[in-house]
Amino acid sequence: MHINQQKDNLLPFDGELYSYGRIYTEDQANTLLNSFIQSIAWEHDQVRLFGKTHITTRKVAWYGDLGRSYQYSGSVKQAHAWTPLLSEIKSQVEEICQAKYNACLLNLYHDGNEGMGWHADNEKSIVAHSSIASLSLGCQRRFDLKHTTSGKKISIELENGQLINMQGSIQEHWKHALAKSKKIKELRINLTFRLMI
Ligand SMILES: O=C(O)CCC(=O)C(=O)O
Ligand SMILES: [Fe+2]
Repeated sequence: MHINQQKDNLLPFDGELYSYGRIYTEDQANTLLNSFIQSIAWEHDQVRLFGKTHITTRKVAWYGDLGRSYQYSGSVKQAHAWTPLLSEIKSQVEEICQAKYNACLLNLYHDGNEGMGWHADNEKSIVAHSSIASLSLGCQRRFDLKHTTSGKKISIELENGQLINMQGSIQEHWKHALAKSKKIKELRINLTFRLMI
């Protein structure tokens, strides 16, 4: 594991966003990607928008401490127990971000036709201002942030093996999205480690 100790806040105001760069080599990241593709209990997500339930083409899975369920996007999700591999990655991410997590949401984007719309991870079930660590595996994708009142925008490219950390008041003042792109034909997996109430 390689850790870039760069700890500059990438946000100009109203919250914190850190990038630790690529914490795994290309080979390590590809190995992780392949084992997660095969071993995670992927399912299509259900998202409630304006009172209607939509089934996403993007796939998701929740893992966490046993016996937990989470309110997310208008429905209740039951967490699977940590796998040994996920548990190991969680410990490494905790060490790097100097934070504790009890849940992980995994997202699988088959290609650039799948993304995630503007949102903030500000649900009541998430401990306010806690760290949300996001690990990217696979194809590089653009991550956008938009300040809710000023409209200021920031974009960062998330590379294979890259770790970022959102914390502090970011979720109150900024929304984020994973941009779609017709040009992208490859798969990406994202893991967000969270601290739930
Ligand atoms: O895939 C990503 O990088 C973003 C995921 C995300 O924002 C989320 O799971 O809440
Ligand atoms: Fe998010």
